[in-house]
Order: sequence, then C-alpha cells, then structure tokens
Amino acid sequence: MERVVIVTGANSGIGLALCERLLTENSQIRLCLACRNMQRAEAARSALLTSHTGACVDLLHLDVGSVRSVLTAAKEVKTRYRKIDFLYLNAGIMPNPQVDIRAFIKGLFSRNVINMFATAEGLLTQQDHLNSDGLQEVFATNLFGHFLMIRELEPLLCQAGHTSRVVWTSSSNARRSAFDIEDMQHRNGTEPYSSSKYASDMLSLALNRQKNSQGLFSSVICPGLVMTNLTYGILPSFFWTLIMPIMWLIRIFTNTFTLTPYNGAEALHWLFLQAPESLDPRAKYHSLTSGLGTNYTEPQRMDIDEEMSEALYKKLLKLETVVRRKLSEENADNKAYQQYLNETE
Ligand SMILES: NC(=O)C1=CN([C@@H]2O[C@H](COP(=O)(O)OP(=O)(O)OC[C@H]3O[C@@H](n4cnc5c(N)ncnc54)[C@H](OP(=O)(O)O)[C@@H]3O)[C@@H](O)[C@H]2O)C=CC1
Ligand SMILES: CC(C)=CCC[C@@H](C)[C@H]1CC[C@H]2C3=C(CC[C@]12C)[C@@]1(C)CCC(=O)C[C@@H]1CC3
Repeated sequence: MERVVIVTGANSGIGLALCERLLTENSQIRLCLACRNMQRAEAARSALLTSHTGACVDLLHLDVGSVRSVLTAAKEVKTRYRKIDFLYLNAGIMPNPQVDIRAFIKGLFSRNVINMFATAEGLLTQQDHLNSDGLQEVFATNLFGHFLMIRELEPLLCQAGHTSRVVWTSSSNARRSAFDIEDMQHRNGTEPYSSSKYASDMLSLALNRQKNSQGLFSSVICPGLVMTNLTYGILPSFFWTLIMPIMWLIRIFTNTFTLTPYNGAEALHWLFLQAPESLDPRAKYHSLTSGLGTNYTEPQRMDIDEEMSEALYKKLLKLETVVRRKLSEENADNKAYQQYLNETE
C-alpha cells in the first residue's frame, strides 16, 4: 500500500537528500514536499522527477514559521490525504550566526577539542527577532510551527489500527544549559538554535508519552555536520571548500562530520525502515560517517528529564490556545472591517 510521507524544508540540503533517498530505496511512496518558497519547491520536484520518472511527488505551501500558513497547510493536507505515515519535521533556521574565534582557538588546544567539533559547544551564538505572530523566529520555525502542525494533523496521525511517525531533525548542538523552561522561546539568550533543538528533543519524548497509545510515534535524529545553506550561513562556501581536506582529517577522529546531505540523511532514512516499537524514545539517532566514508546510524541517550518535557508540552498547549484566540480575534476584526467597507460603499 502507498505510504504518505511529508517532509518540511524539502527543497534543499538534508530534506531534499532524504526525498532522493526515499524515492531511490523504496517504492510505493507518495512524497509531499512542504516548502515556503514554491519556486524552489518546484525546482526540487523537477529534480526528483528527473531521476525518478513516474514517482508521486506533491507540493504543499508551508511557512512553518507562520501560524496562519501552518493552519492553511494542515487544512490542505486533510483534504488531500486520508492518513499520514511519516511526517519529517526537518525545516530549520539559524539566523545571524556568530562564531567565537577566541573560544575556537582555545578549544583547539583543550582536551575538549573532539566534543567542540562534534557539538560546537561554546562556539556559536545567534541573533533572533520577533516574527509577525509576535513569536521568536527560531522558536516559531524550529519548534512551535511543527508542534502546531502535529496538533492540526492529529486526526490523520492518530488513527485506530494505524501507526504514524513524526521525525525531528534535531542537532548535536541541542544543549540543556541553553534551554530555560521559564523562557522557552529564548527571548533573553544568545543561543536560540541550541535552545530550540533541545526543546524538540524534549517534545519528542512528551509526544511519545502522550500519543503512543493512539498510534503516533516520535523520534529525533542528528544529521552531523553537513555542508548546506545553513552551514554556508555560518562561514562562506569558499572557506568550507578551502578547509575540506582538514574536515576529512577531522572525520577520522569524530564520525559526526557527515559533510554531504546524502550522508546527513542516513538516520532519517534508517528510521523509515525501522518498526516504531523497536525504537528508544529517549534516544537521539545519529547519522555518522567513518573516516573511510561508511555511513551508519547509532542511538545515543538524550540528556532530558521527564518532568521538564511534560512542563514544556503543557506550555506549548497553552501557547497554542493563546495564538489561536489571537488569530480568531484578528479574523473577526477583518470580517467586521470588510462588512463596514461593504456597507459604506
Ligand atoms: N547542516 C547541518 O550541519 C545541520 C543541520 N541540522 C538541521 O537540519 C535541518 C535541515 O537543514 P539543512 O538541510 O542543513 O539546511 P538548509 O538551509 O539547506 O535546509 C533548511 C530547509 O528548511 C526550510 N525552511 C527554513 N525556514 C522555513 C520556514 N519558515 N518554512 C518552511 N521551510 C523553511 C528551508 O527553505 P528555504 O529554501 O525556503 O530557506 C530549507 O528547505 C534543519 O532543521 C537544521 O537545523 C542539524 C544539525 C546539523
Ligand atoms: C577547521 C574547522 C572544521 C573549522 C570550523 C569551525 C566551526 C565553524 C565548526 C566546528 C563545529 C561546527 C558545528 C556546526 C557549525 C560549524 C562548527 C561550529 C553546527 C553547529 C551546525 C549546525 C548544527 O546543528 C550542529 C553543528 C555542530 C558542529
């Protein structure tokens, strides 16, 4: 039977590589590329269809950082499909990244050097801002928009006699110390990316606790360090090309330098092949590439506590209520205004 697979942020990088791999290695898939830029989405679809003639590839407009767009997209999904087998929550941003060069040089001569290359701990900060919904943009894109999408699609994801999967593209940069439950949007810090990824790890655990009994299973992956638009925003692409031989060398010591989107998508594809009951809800599944270039997936236990993950889930539900109320007030205002215009004409 045909499996419905939705991938957010599917027009480039790891998301596009996952689509390519899914179509190459599995038949009977209906792929839906959920993207904010339809021109780029169309280009990705054409590229996929060139190498997989006859494949079923749909497009869906989704700006996961916008509440209105998420609700409209979810409505569209509900009219198109009767069930969802896989929802890959892959879209993500890291705006205005800054590398702390001093910390990098210091780290090079410390015992922590391998961990620094694997997780970027202490190296990266970002500048975030409020979006038009009044939410912090990184939180809204990397976490809340995806949460809202799951909530809206629950009728398709939680069906009797059917298992559905959601898979979060998290990061080795997810760190407990960057997250504060009293400031879940990370309004006051300089590591919104790390905070949002840690929040996705916790949310995945909470989703498993809340929804496994209804047939919904959630997993978290880390793609490793991959050369994509996201990393080209940290350092320019010519610089990455220049240091590529050093990166291959580093790969001998840390298998987290997956480097290509194909390698980075390893754990995402591996999860597609696993039975959900065999997976550990507290594990992050890492895409890894050995010094000789072999890809494999390995689980690592996440540093999360149940209580905080439950508190986060509750806070997200509360925020959802607030956001929905605000939206319906705006809609009512627009309607009243429209009526006023019609009457005065
Ligand atoms: N590259 C790396 O080393 C690592 C990446 N990751 C994670 O992997 C995921 C994929 O990133 P990667 O492939 O590297 O980078 P890319 O920038 O290539 O891909 C990100 C994708 O997300 C999309 N996107 C961003 N914002 C939105 C939005 N508001 N609505 C819909 N789509 C959106 C982008 O679309 P558009 O083209 O329109 O910008 C793009 O398709 C991210 O979640 C990232 O955090 C995790 C660890 C390491
Ligand atoms: C010689 C060399 C490789 C220099 C690059 C130094 C840093 C710019 C990188 C070292 C570790 C990298 C890293 C990321 C970005 C680039 C580094 C900081 C990520 C934060 C990218 C996005 C993620 O989600 C996780 C990555 C961890 C490692």
